[in-house]
Amino acid sequence: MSKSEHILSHYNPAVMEMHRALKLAQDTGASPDVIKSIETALELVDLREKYTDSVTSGETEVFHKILTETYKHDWQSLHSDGKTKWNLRPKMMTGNLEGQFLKSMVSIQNAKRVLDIGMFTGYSALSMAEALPADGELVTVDLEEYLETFTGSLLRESPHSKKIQISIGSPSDYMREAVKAGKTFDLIFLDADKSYYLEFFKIIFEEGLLAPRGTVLVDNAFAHGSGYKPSAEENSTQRVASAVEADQSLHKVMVPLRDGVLILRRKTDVVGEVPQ
Ligand SMILES: C[S@@+](CC[C@H](N)C(=O)[O-])C[C@H]1O[C@@H](n2cnc3c(N)ncnc32)[C@H](O)[C@@H]1O
Repeated sequence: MSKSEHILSHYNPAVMEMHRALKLAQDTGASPDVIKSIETALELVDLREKYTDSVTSGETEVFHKILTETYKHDWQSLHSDGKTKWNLRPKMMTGNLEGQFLKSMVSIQNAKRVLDIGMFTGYSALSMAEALPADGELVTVDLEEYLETFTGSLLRESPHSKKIQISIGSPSDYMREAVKAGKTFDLIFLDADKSYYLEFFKIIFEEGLLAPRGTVLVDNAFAHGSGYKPSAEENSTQRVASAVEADQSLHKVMVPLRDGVLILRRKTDVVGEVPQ
């Protein structure tokens, strides 16, 4: 599987809406100019994605294996047979663009210790581990016991796996134990169940899990549109966004990459000093 086959546009509800508009225009006999204009808009989205993909560095060989093995695995049956709690799907993988972004962030941060919450088949974990120094450490946490062996054997294909530790269980428990042991992380990537994020933020920012000058990255910050689409009831994505918005101690950047990546840092680490 090539890097571009793990496509990204399905994450954008505006693109889905454009596809619907095209079908509607065709079915209702709209003017050829209208149809052409919608087709051009969709082509531009596609071209932008291909361009982004072609300019971005490609992944190392082991990621092709992670992509291929993840796509050919029968996750549906595993779930139906009760072997996984979550209905895991290949589209959950971060993929090359986001993987390279994460790798850059680890490198820019000069991180030595990274925490990856939501391992799945290890794409984000390995992307970040590849940027760590030889004495660096990445802990990846997931609640699915099934993944310990499956992902463990995929990751061991890379020499960088020597820096990776897999922890199966509750991320909050892992985080609290780490705080108790005086362990901190320079970079924390959250890519799991959002209903726990407010609890994670408390441990990360208030209980001291995040190292001084550390960075938190929150994946799926758009939640396929449910973060910004008006809705009668506040969902977990909006609850996380409201809490983040209200927190004046944080510097925040919403990066519209794939399904949205929110960068959180302590404001005191970001705001520069005025020369005397
Ligand atoms: C979106 S996938 C992570 C994708 C991964 N970062 C990658 O790059 O392939 C979410 C993962 O989080 C795990 N998960 C969901 N809820 C969780 C929770 N409450 N605690 C720990 N892991 C959880 C799922 O088992 C799944 O593997």
